[in-house]
Amino acid sequence: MSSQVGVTAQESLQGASTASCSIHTIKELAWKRVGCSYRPHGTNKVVLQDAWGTALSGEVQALMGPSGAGKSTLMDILAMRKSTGQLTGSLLLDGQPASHAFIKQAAYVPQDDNFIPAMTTREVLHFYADITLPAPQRKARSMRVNEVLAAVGLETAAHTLVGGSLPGGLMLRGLSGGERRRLSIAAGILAAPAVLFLDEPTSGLDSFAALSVMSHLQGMARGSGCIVISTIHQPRDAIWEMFDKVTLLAGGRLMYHGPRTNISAWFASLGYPRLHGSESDWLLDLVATGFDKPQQLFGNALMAREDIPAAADAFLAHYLQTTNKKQQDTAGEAVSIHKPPKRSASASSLSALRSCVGGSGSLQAMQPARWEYPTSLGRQFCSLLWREVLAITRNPFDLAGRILTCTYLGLVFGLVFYNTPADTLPGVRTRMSICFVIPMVATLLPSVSISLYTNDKRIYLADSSAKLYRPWAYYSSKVLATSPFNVFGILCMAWVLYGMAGLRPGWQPVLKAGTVSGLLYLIAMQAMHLCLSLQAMHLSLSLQAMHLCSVVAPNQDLTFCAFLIWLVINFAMSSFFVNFREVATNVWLTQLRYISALYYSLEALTVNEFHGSSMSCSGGLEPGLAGLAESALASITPGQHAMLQQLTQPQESCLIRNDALLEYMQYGRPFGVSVAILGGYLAVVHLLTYAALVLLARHEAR
Ligand SMILES: Nc1ncnc2c1ncn2[C@@H]1O[C@H](COP(=O)(O)OP(=O)(O)OP(=O)(O)O)[C@@H](O)[C@H]1O
Repeated sequence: MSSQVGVTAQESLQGASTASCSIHTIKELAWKRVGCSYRPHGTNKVVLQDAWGTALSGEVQALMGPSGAGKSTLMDILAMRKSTGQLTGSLLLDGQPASHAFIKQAAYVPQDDNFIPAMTTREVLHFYADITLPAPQRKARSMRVNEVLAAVGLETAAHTLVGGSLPGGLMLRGLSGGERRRLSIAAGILAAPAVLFLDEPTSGLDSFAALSVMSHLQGMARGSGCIVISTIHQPRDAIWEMFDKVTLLAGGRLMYHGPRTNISAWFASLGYPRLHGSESDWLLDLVATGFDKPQQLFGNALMAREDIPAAADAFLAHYLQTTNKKQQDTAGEAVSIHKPPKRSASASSLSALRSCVGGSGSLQAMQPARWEYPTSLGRQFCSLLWREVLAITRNPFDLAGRILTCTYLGLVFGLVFYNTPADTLPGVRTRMSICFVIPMVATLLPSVSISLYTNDKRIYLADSSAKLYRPWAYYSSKVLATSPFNVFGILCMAWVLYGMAGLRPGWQPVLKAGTVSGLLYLIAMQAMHLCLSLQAMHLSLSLQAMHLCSVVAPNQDLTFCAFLIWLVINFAMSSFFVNFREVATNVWLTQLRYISALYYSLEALTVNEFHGSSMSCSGGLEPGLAGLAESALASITPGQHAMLQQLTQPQESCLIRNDALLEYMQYGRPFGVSVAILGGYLAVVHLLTYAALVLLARHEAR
């Protein structure tokens, strides 16, 4: 969620009269000459131009316009969340240039919520309260949660699950659409914002639920003096009448800003008299261009995009005249800004916002300040850890499914390799195969759960755009919460197979095999997360350039492509298929084995199984194998024949040193060293994933 919080503990937790909205009300929020343009491929694309307006304490305002009109752009600028594009204009709070402190007085409720379906309404609000309210006592934060629950009429649904699609696709029943929207609003007002921005608060709701949400918002604005600015599409009449003022945009131009009750009269004065039907529908029909508008249906309306500037210029002249403002009054306040430096998501956003609001109004090169989070890293970490653990443990199908899948794989392979003999040559070969199967499964398994993690990415991006917590708090809590469950699953597979196949007995080898399997699984899991982040950043564009992915849908498939590249290197360089000593050519290619986690794991497991042991060879070569060797050798010499005889009928004391096998395979690395390398590998993949996560948040800047 996206509440921006900056009130103190005392402020946020005062009496019930402050339940719904701001304690520090802003009497007037004004914006002047606000504009935004982009420079795609060297061109200049103006998406918002010369937007003016004011909002008074307690007002509810509608921001309307056809698709692409610039509504989200304007709202992002007003909410100080815009960090891309060239921004111009100024923002005033009670007549003073807004400082970056405003970002903490405003809340932004996005169209799509990102709640964990398995959490209850109260738990969701508690999470946001813990993470955003500076109040040190949990009891005080609980009181605030109760106030907000009452304010949005969700007291009776406090213990209802949010519901929705669980990671993995299962649907969980929970809050209704209207209740869910009210929960979004509740999370937005927890910190008592002075201004509440909402993106389509009624979208997807039936007309009754939409009315109920809007009447709550109106009640809050009137009761506490906070300003509510909301984008809206096709409001029903009862909702339309709740708006005090309307801002109408078309093609990035301001067509109207002022009292709702004057809007028809204004357009009539331009020669566009109101048609029958709902006023809001007519307004949208009036300014929407780009399609055929028969006169009998649309009356006198703006027909083409070229008609927009004249109507917008007429309104601007009228607005400046009636509000007694002159363009030149603001000449000093207009601030052209450059694309903010991308130091961090929060810093870049602040930079844009501060340049937009422009201090004294002169063109200044302002340094982005560090975003100050309202709560400590420790609190954020604990709250996120709690949310992660709830999300995992309340999705039993995912948890049980993962454990059952792992156990099933262990059982199937265990049956195939059941009771492998330890003292025959074929037995050695089979046990080497098992040493490959365990890490093979650990490497492949994460790919079946890619879809489970795409949801995580969405939640993280939404939270990070609201600057709710430090990326490090998210990352470390996520790793700590998920790792034990991941390791448990893979241990089920590895130990079931280990036991059924009858690999080297003793608690130490068993523990060592578990350590290698767990580490490798965590590495593979992390590699998959890394691919997911890289794909999200479109770093896999090189694949698209090669048209490799032109036949597959983007997103998950691209992640799989990237993960597959890593998998192929792991398998090809695992040393199971190729003995590197035997590869005379392409020696440089074999160096890739050093980035194969499977290579280190296979070596560690093989060493664990065979190092320091020996086996009896008194049984000799199987007769079939000896016969094959004899017939395969075209011209066998008497000496060779004698040797074969010895191999098929050796002495009773014949003993094979298993270390000779390890030497042949070039497995000379001690077990501890391999584990240390795997640990280092895991640390590197974690670092890369974390870096990708931070970059991803920047990449998704608004
Ligand atoms: N990064 C960008 N580069 C180029 N153009 C952009 C960029 N971001 C947005 N735009 C363009 O800006 C215009 C306004 O977009 P905006 O999202 O503000 O419209 P909107 O009125 O909110 O539309 P909708 O109702 O469909 O969400 C659109 O034409 C959009 O394509």
